[in-house]
Amino acid sequence: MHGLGNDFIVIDGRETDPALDEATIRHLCDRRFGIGCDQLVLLSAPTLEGADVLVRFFNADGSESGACGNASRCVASLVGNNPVLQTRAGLLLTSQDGDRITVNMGAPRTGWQDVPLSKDCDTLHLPLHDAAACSMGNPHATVFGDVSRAEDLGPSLEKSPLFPQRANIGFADLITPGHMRLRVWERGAGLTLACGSGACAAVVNAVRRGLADRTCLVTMDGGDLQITWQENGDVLMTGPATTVFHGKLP
Ligand SMILES: N[C@H](CCC[C@H](N)C(=O)O)C(=O)O
Repeated sequence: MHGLGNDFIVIDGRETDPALDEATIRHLCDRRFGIGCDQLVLLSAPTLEGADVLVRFFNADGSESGACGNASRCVASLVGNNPVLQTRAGLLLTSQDGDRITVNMGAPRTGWQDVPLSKDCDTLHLPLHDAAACSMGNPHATVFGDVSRAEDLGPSLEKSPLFPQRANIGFADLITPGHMRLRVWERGAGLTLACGSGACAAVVNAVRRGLADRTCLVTMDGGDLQITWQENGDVLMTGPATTVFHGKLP
């Protein structure tokens, strides 16, 4: 499946509960020796009251993430009936209107220990390209200005010592307060065509900086997401989800 070209292997393990070690995940995600994807998504039976499915997200390098916005829309579409997703970031409510899926990604966390950072910093102005940082259940930093810098700055910033768990690095340019251009160098996956949690984090950081409206269209290389940071604190993300093919692992 994919969300605006951010692509996934989604394994429905609700009946079989396959044991996938890091090496297997890396192999499956490999675009030459495996199937190929940005992230692998594993579905299991839920363990929390009110949840319909437990969802875990793994980057192509095998690292696990607490959130993945584009994959969350894909899982909602695959499972159907507006499922509640149990993730490491919490219970995510979903809804579908035709081919548009909305995921409530929950509230951002903006404290330096929440991102997390390795030292006490103003998360609105990091001592690193003046980036702003927050967590959407996974760490994000947003650098405002030239989006073409993603390829050359992304790799070093992802692994900066300021981010003890590494970070996803968004490069954002506000076309208008209601329309953002964004490119994301993702932790554990590199430059992707779209990043859902990254779009949420970039809008939150831009609103905090007084640069964006609370409802903002985010245009990424793979397409557009509609993001709303609600007054109640939750961030809603709306966009498409596409199934490419169904397969069976040997
Ligand atoms: N690379 C991210 C996980 C995938 C996020 C992205 N694909 C999305 O749609 O949110 C991380 O390690 O936190």
